[in-house]
Amino acid sequence: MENFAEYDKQAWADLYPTTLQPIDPQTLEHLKAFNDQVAMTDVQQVYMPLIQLLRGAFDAYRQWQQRKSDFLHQPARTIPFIIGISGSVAVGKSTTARLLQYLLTELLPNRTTQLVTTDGFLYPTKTLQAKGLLARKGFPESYDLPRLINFLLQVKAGEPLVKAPVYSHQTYDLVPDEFTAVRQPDFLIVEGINTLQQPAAAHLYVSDFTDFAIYIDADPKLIETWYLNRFQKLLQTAFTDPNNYFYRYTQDDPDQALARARQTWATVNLPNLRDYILPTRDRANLIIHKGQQHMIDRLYLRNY
Ligand SMILES: Nc1ncnc2c1ncn2[C@@H]1O[C@H](COP(=O)(O)OP(=O)(O)O)[C@@H](O)[C@H]1O
Ligand SMILES: CC(C)(COP(=O)(O)O)[C@@H](O)C(=O)NCCC(=O)O
Repeated sequence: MENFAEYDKQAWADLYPTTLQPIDPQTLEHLKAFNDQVAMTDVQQVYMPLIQLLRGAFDAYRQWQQRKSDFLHQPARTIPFIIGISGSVAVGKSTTARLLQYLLTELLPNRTTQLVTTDGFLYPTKTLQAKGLLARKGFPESYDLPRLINFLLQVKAGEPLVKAPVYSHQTYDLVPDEFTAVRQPDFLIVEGINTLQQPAAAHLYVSDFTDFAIYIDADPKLIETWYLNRFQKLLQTAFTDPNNYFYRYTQDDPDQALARARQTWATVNLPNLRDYILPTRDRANLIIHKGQQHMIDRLYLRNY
């Protein structure tokens, strides 16, 4: 990571010292993803400086949009500033995405922020089955990349309403006929494991549309424990619903169910991390590194 400046958490916090606490513990608890952890101190020490940095990037972006419109003798348009959030399955991308959405909305009351996740652009289970890709879920070929690129093209074209498909972890499939309506927000957060990938067959990548990219990083061994831990908690909660895709696991012996989760990690999510997600890390503008208990310990800001 020679192209990055490394900051431990305190050094990062010192870049933008603040006593402002823009979120209360209950709201933070509500925002965080199932089984994730985020400390109130991290909001102040990590996220407040990050918001400040994003504000700077956003202002520069808007200025550039204005200059370009002036040069082209065109009226100025409001084109969303896209923040990409990438990293392994179970690393905690969704918590960071939701917290950023909350903080941007709270701290920039004149700006709108929306969030979409790229799992909505996975092929539906029926198609994955037909293509023999069910065991490759999350790998580049399991996403309808042209659909995702087309979505981003429309957003960046300044379309007033663009629809993003929605994925359900409950059914483990796309939700038919359900969409998130993206209405020209000032900030659009796009969260998903593939936001920094550059598949060989594509001529446009998700990263061509992102104005600031964040990668959440941690030791794969730790992420595995978070994945298994979350699975064990889900066994006691969401999976007990007979309509849940994983309901059958609750009917197994718990050790057997855990062994299956270990196998999914070893054969699907870990190879995906190693071969397709981790190699994209150095394309991020900012890497947020986590240690034990999901605690952020270091940040890496790309130099150029
Ligand atoms: N099988 C599942 N059932 C219910 N919720 C899930 C399941 N798997 C993941 N989630 C939730 O979906 C979200 C995305 O998870 P994931 O894609 O692993 O990314 P991350 O952990 O990096 O946010 C998280 O909020 C997670 O808690
Ligand atoms: C849907 C996912 C690919 C994650 O997508 P993401 O939103 O993180 O881009 C992942 O949660 C998943 O289903 N992985 C397949 C293996 C498993 O069941 O864990």
